[in-house]
Amino acid sequence: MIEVKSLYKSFEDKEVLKDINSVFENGKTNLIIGQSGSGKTVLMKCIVGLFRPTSGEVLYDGRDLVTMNKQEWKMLRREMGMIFQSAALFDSMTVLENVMFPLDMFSKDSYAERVKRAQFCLDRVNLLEAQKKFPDEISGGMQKRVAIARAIALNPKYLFCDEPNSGLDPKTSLVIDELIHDITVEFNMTTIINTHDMNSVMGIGENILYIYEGRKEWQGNKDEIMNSTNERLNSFIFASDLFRKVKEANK
Ligand SMILES: Nc1ncnc2c1ncn2[C@@H]1O[C@H](COP(=O)(O)OP(=O)(O)OP(=O)(O)O)[C@@H](O)[C@H]1O
Repeated sequence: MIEVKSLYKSFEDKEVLKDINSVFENGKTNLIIGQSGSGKTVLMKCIVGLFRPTSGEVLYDGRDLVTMNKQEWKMLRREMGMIFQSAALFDSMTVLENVMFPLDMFSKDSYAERVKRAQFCLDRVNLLEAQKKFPDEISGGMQKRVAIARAIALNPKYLFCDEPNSGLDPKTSLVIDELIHDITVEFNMTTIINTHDMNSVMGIGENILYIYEGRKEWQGNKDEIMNSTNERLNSFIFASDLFRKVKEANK
């Protein structure tokens, strides 16, 4: 579980995050949504330690990231997996080598054990047959699956995904969403996803944090969104005709 308490973040005199309080539960897909510029990325960066909050706490199962010493931070870092907007694979490495990369960096296991672990992760995302290919020989959706396999290679407790569906068609996005959801449940990870994708919200939104102008405006799950009376949330979610019709149909 990750808990954010009274989190503020300013850049010089610009206050971007204002008193964010939120709990991101383990075994669940936790989504951060909001308009462009609302502060989602800054919040995610504060949570993963790329930005230091101006004030507040970021608790990883009770351990405050903000006040950790270097050794504690190094240990925590190994419990975190990340999936970036672009799959961010190394072009000159095969699929297998990409997944092995974090293991080569951080694991003390033998080479044979590292290969076995990487192959297990590739198998989990149904890509074992592509292990010898290079990233430019596989589709964007497959590259995302390799990125997921790499992110789970070190068996993380916490998984962070920044716009995991960016650049993917709706059908492939569904596959990626389901995969992230399923591995979250299977490995009981605390997964936080920064997304613009309303299909993801309606599909895997088990715990959704809606940020409006740097403040927490609403938190709930995908079913509660359907019945929410929060006007800002509704105008954001139901900006599209399709989702408005879905809501009407559910009344
Ligand atoms: N390093 C920085 N220095 C100064 N201001 C920043 C910095 N990073 C972000 N900001 C500002 O913080 C605000 C929130 O930005 P952020 O990137 O978090 O928005 P977002 O909700 O992720 O938007 P998008 O959906 O477009 O990615 C913006 O006004 C942005 O200009």
